Amino acid sequence: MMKKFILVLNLGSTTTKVALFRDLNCHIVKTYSHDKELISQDISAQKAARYDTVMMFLSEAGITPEDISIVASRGGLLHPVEGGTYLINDDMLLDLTSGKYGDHASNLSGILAAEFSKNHGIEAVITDPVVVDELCNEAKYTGLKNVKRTSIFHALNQKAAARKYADSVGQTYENLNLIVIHMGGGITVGAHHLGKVIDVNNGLNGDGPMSPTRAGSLPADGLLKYMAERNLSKNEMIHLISKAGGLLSHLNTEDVRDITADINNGNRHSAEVLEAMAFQIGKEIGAKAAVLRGQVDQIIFTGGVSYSNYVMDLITPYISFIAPVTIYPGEFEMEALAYGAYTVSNDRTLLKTYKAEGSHD
Ligand SMILES: Nc1ncnc2c1ncn2[C@@H]1O[C@H](COP(=O)(O)OP(=O)(O)OP(=O)(O)O)[C@@H](O)[C@H]1O
Ligand SMILES: CCCC(=O)O
Repeated sequence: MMKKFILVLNLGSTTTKVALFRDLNCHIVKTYSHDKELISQDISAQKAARYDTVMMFLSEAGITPEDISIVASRGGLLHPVEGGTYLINDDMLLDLTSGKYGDHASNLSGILAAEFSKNHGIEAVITDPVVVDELCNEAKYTGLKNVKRTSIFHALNQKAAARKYADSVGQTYENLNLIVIHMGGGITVGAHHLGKVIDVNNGLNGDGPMSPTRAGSLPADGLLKYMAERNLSKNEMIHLISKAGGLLSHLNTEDVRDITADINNGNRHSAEVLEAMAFQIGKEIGAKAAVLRGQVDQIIFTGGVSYSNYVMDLITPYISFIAPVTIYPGEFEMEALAYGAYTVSNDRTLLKTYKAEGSHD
């Protein structure tokens, strides 16, 4: 048993989740919700307050940095990498802080972990960042020569849910064909073929079903017309597509609980929008079943929206003919991050090294 704790950091757009694990056992976990004033600021402007939150958590838990052996953090937008656990090194920190590959709340996880690592001389790692890319070659193509599809998805939670299912049936993840759907603020639908996600929608950048906050796939002509008519900049369009789309755009709220309450009060428009989202999710699952050539062992739902029986009842009729369904509501990210750090602490050969694009050995 490890004498010290694994400190787990998982920063979302509105929350900071912090936990202490001893080996694979969670000792304490807390979620801090931040006020609108803080979360509306740039990532760099949020750093100090979020760091203070982590230090406050440790102090309240009666833990000093000397009690920590490794920091396990959620990874952010980097260049595409294979799944696994990576040391947070200078190349990674530079890519996270510069926002070279985009802004995502998970960037801040790695930035804070690096800060803690520097201040206290403790190693920091990330596991299965959102840019895990295991796409098959065909999945990378679009119909325009110089436009490629990229893999940005809930890799950490999708793989954790897939492994949890595999364990529950006495199988290994690498022996199964699964469709995993993470339904959170963003929605991603992955085709997991024998342990590799060979196709998945880019949940952040206008691909796949609409979600509580993301627009999902849009017709190119409609998008160009919308942008031209309103004279919108590229950054304004990115904001609309990745932060202010989906349920938020249609219904002015991203909260599925509020929306189902409205529906129960007779709001037909809200019902129609949720029905459309379920239709799009069902269609995406059908597409992934085709990618897996119909050989699907299980369909697994996870993420906050899968708590909603209302939404699940809308989706199920579209997909029940494909394979049996398992629902793991919520997320397993803290456990998965601790697992990654624990694994590389026990076997250093599994620790991967991130290199900036264009750099050589
Ligand atoms: N008990 C519940 N019933 C219905 N919907 C819920 C429930 N709990 C959360 N949700 C919905 O789940 C969504 C948020 O999911 P989740 O917390 O997984 O997202 P996130 O962590 O903010 O973003 P992401 O998972 O994309 O990183 C919201 O639309 C919220 O209303
Ligand atoms: C995790 C990447 C996709 C998203 O944030 O919606």
